[in-house]
Amino acid sequence: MIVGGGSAGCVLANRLTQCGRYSVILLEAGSGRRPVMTQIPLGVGRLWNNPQYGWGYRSAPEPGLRGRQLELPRGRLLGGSGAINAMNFVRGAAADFDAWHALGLPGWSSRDMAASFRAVERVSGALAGPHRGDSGPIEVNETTVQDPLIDIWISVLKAQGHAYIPDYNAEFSAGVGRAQFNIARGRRCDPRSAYLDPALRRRNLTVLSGHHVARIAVSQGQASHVIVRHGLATLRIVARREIILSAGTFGSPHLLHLSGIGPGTVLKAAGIEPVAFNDGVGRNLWEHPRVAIEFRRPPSYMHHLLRWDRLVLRLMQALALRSGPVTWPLAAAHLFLKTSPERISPDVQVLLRLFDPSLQPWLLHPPAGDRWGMVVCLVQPDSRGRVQAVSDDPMKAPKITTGILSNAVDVARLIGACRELRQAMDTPELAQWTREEVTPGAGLSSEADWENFVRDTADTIFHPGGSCAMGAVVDHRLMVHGLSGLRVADASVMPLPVSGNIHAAVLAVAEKAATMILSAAG
Ligand SMILES: Cc1cc2nc3c(=O)[nH]c(=O)nc-3n(C[C@H](O)[C@H](O)[C@H](O)COP(=O)(O)OP(=O)(O)OC[C@H]3O[C@@H](n4cnc5c(N)ncnc54)[C@H](O)[C@@H]3O)c2cc1C
Repeated sequence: MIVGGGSAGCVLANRLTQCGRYSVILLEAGSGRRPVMTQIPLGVGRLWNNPQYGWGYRSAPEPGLRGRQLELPRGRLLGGSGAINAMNFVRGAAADFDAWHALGLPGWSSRDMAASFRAVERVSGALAGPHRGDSGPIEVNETTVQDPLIDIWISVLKAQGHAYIPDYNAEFSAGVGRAQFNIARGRRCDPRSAYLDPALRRRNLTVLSGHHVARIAVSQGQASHVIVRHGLATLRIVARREIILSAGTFGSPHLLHLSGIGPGTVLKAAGIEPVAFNDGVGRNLWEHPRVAIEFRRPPSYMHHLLRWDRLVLRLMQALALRSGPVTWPLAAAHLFLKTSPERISPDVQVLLRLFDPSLQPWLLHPPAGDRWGMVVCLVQPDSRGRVQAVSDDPMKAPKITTGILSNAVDVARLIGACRELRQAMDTPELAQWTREEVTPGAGLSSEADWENFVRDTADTIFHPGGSCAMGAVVDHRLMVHGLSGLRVADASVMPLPVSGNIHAAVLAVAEKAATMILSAAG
């Protein structure tokens, strides 16, 4: 039984039913529909805070952000967050997985993970090579966006000594490269379409959407069945062999708490009867903070595209011919930086954004201006947050504190990276693109100004992980400590951050989980 039909859940549902020897039931709280906006790359802008497709989480007041609260989008539909994300495909650094292995987790080194990444991906042409997968379900391609600024930005960085990385997913290191996306022939190539849909015909796979798992029942140390809300009905569904929890970084620890598995203090405060004490559940939440350095620019392709008549035409082109700017991703290039030379691998990722993300469709009155920006993300943060059930009511959202920038060292590293980038952009080649700095704003210079800017404007880049960490909550086979028949497999098990957009790593973790489960089953 798989709980949660998101990114990891879709991978597991496919792989565990492939050989035909095992039956799988997949339970998903959200909808089973596949709205057109989830299929067309430009649709992402309409998905993130849309209550139809999301959980609508909001953080608790954040201590590192002077009490500001953040929107925390999470997909609530088959395909999960992988159906609403921005499709950047970045594996991360070899050092990330070697650090997992060094925690005493056999089987999770970069060498071990390489096979799982290859199993996920399908690349061809210039990206093909011995390090990349050529026959996995997820097709990965380089950005198709056309804008003169992309080449100028890359060449300025190269001239300043940053290495050019032709494929950061084959060899990850500090440097700049063109961004890669899981977009195939103009459509989002996500876990739903690539893994789940092809498996739906199998008679050994049952998928129930609209089924919200309220609790996992454990008797004598064995997870046996789940209690499910489906409309007004409450159901009891028994797992014959094991339950795999893939409800995501917020959903999985919440469900463990609701099932009486977690720290005694949290369970007691929420009025939940304890079943198994496990102090790690909900702790160690990590997330990538980001801020943006932005400059005014002449209208970009997006400004042009968003005039309603053009948008309708281009949408028809995308639907009929799977081409044109509606099928382009939102980012164009990535720069990976180290904030100190001693670091083994980059701890900052910079995404080149070519347009103002707040632009809206228009008809007679074009938006006043446009801007380009560098989205600066700290991808190896030291700050940690937590997820806590606050009630025994499964429909009540957990308390989520991302903890971003609660560690002063993270603030200093983010400021350092922003300062370096701002200086790097002060060059004649970019003069006409950087005449007017919008954020943080030309007047800003002192350390205190920078700290105000970072703490007042930082947000997350929607990459939470670590809340059911391997080692603390589950073992290296992803089995929950002290219990039988209960595993967790999703972003929550990643004990330490991944140095980039984490979706590729989530898919690889799920591939690895499936391989382990099948080999243990014999
Ligand atoms: C807006 C956004 C943009 C992003 N952009 C990128 C990007 O460009 N590149 C990248 O690499 N990563 C990106 N990410 C992150 C990436 O998508 C996620 O890390 C990844 O999808 C997480 O996978 P998961 O399987 O852990 O969880 P999810 O995919 O969130 O799946 C969890 C599933 O469990 C279901 N569920 C939860 N609780 C229950 C319950 N009680 N009962 C039944 N079902 C339940 C949920 O509805 C959901 O379908 C983005 C994420 C978001 C939200």
